[in-house]
Amino acid sequence: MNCEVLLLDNGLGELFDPVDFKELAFQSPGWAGEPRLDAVGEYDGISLPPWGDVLVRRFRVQGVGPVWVGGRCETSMEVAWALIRAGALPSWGSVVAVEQKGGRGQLRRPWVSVPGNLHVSFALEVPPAPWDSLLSLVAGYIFSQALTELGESVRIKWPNDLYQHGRKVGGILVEQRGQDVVIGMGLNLAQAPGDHKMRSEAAARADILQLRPHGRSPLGVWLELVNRSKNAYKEILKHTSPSTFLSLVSERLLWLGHMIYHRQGTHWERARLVGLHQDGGLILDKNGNKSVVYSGSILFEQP
Ligand SMILES: O=C(O)CCCC[C@@H]1SC[C@@H]2NC(=O)N[C@@H]21
Repeated sequence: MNCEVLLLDNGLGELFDPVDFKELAFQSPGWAGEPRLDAVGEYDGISLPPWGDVLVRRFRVQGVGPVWVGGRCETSMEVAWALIRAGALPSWGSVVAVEQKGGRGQLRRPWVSVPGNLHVSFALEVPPAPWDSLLSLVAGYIFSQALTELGESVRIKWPNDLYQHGRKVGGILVEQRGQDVVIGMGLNLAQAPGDHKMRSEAAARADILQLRPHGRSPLGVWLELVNRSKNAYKEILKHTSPSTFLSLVSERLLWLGHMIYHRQGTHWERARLVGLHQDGGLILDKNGNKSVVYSGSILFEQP
């Protein structure tokens, strides 16, 4: 499938800085491996209220688009929402930011966002019931599957953290406004926060994702993922029953059958992770009493 990559040459006002790819290749080893940066591309001006004439370099590549690529922003989530309002981000259209000053994670945590890691947000429409309430799980599943195809097995920590070899290598954030959804994903391709930082926030240990082959740029990785993930998404919604889908997720679910800690605010309790409820909640067993939780985080080590 052919798609358009739009490299921002003069930015989107205060929202999204332009990007000088030649300079970036020097600063960030991850971006230096991006072959598309050497191509001249086609210069074009797009009239996009409220930003006026937006100057871009266009490339046609294999993938799903359009993919807007810019330098620094507060968060790619807000860039995606603004492009949706401007009518410039259809379903599966995406925003790749080199760097985020205010990257946001789940539970209002910050998301450390440095050049070389992937920071992407893409648009979707709210899927029909019952998939609407399973969307967080669907997002985690399609990307864990696509990433596994590109490297070693990537598993899911409920609801959609991405883990490789027992460490967090990526996170997903789902935001909904009316009938529109923006899904953000961060992948540690070049750097991961150190243990001391992660332990104080979430007791999760982070690491850099291992991919085959190494050395692809964040944009290159996204173009590999978006095609696979869109196909998997369509397949699940059209041809898979919710119960089959939940069994597929369970096969990739971290710590299934193990004793874990469930933390809700400052309160935490120890329970066995038994499985997934039909509405996407997590079934926990505490001394023979089963309950379903829908929020909070789960930890393997004592908080
Ligand atoms: O806490 C988590 O695990 C979710 C992290 C989601 C981070 C991504 S990076 C791209 C997008 N922009 C953001 O500000 N957040 C998401």
